[in-house]
Amino acid sequence: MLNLLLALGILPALLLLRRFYYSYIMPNFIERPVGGIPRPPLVADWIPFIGNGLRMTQGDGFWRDVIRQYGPVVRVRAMGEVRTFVTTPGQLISYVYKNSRNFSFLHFRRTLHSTIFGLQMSHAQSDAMTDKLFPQHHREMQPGSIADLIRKYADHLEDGMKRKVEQIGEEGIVIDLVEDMFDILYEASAKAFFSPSFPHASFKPTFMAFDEAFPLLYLAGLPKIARRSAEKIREDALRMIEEWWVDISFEDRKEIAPAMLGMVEVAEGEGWSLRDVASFFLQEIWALEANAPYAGIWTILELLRNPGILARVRTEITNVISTLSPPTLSTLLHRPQPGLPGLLPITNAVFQETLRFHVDTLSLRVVQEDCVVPPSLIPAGIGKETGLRLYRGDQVICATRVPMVDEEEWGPDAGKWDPERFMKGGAQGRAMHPFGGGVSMCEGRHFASAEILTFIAAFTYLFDADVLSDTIKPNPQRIGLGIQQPMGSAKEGESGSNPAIETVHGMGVWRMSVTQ
Ligand code: HEM
Repeated sequence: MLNLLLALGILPALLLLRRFYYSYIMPNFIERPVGGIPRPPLVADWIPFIGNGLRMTQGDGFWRDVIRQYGPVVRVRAMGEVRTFVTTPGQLISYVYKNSRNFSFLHFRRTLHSTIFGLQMSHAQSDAMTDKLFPQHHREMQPGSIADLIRKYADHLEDGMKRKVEQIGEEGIVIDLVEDMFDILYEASAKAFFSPSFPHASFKPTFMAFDEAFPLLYLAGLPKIARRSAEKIREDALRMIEEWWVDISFEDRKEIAPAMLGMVEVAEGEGWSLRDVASFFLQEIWALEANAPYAGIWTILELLRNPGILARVRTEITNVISTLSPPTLSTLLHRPQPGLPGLLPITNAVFQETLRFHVDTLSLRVVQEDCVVPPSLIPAGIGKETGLRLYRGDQVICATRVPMVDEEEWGPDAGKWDPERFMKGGAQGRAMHPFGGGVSMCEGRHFASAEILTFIAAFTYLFDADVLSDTIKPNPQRIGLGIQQPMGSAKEGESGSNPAIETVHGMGVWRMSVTQ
């Protein structure tokens, strides 16, 4: 008993001491400012190893508190690592993106291929990656190179939508919107990138499991035992890809997206293993399916929650189609990507607002030489007068969501989805980095824009949906990986006397009907 009481007393005392050490002794004495220029302040924490890892899952509120207390550049301990976070204003993030020589992404780009997707580490570190593989992928995803990919995607999207129209019939059906829409986007994009021979349907559960395991694989510092289950899921995914790839026909191989095929050819030219080839497929599938489908789904969800805006989008789509030759949805879906935003300004405003409101990205960089973040970029808090010192080897993270929901930047309604701001030109010059920036800027952004704009057009033109139950919100556990993922809770008793809801066990339930 005495031992228990001692333990109960000693533990809080140790935690208090720890907090005092990190919040006061370390920053003030051990890390005394060199030349009067301090390091970014360390955000206090209580829990060993985890640090602020749990508080960070509180979302936007965490960053608001931290900025108010410490300023816009801080060091945060989370899951065993201390990293420097750059938040508001947007110019601070641009400063990091623009100085790619001193804030390097290459270290992460190489190692993530290995720690997350399973490429052999020595290959990830080889010159073939920087000299051949990265540049060719970049080239093949540029607007001038993806017209054929978009055409294939539009064909498959049309097929998927047609099948949905038939399934809904004249009666209408009750569906889980997130699940149904994900399937359409996932299938159309996977077939466009990997040819219809890719076993997209049987791969989907493994993909979903891999995507869920992604944050564990990302945390390379975790003990091996904590990563084991995630590595097992990756193993399953790689094996399935290998089984498909060894038997692919010559014709189907020719149908693979050039950006993807280029990576395979580099691996084959270097004599790398089948496992390495599969790791590139896994990386591409994840890049393709972990973000864009959810951007499409959020946009539709927000439109259904805002019927006035949905009506404007529908009118725009119908009017534009009537000017095309032939005046069909198909013609619109096959329009070249660069022209789409200009052709569909309201639909594009809706998409941009979804990007602003639903993207949560953390861009990673490593400092190459000691440097000082200039005081002119630090509007408040520690470092406002002096600037802040960063050391070679420091890991810097651009928290791009923070300025995108900042009230000083976007006004008091920054926490609300409202595409009007993009229609009135109110977004001009405001901080927006939904696709990251600088050297790590999303290479799939041109394809993703076409994919999502055409999906919104097809959905709003073809379908109507009445909300029966909507508990969907962003999953707070998933931070920093791009588009927020939707989650919901089928609350006890929510179905009430509505038997339609009981038949569908999704996050949100809609009665869908066909408009055309
Ligand atoms: C709305 C959909 C999408 C969003 C919001 C998005 C967002 C992002 C972001 C924020 C990054 C940079 C991460 C960082 O700075 O560390 C990124 C990188 C990347 N994205 Fe996307 N992405 C989307 C769709 C796609 C699609 C459809 C592809 C197609 C394959 C793709 C391929 C890539 C690739 C290859 C990179 C890595 C670039 C590099 O390592 O330099 N993305 N994406």
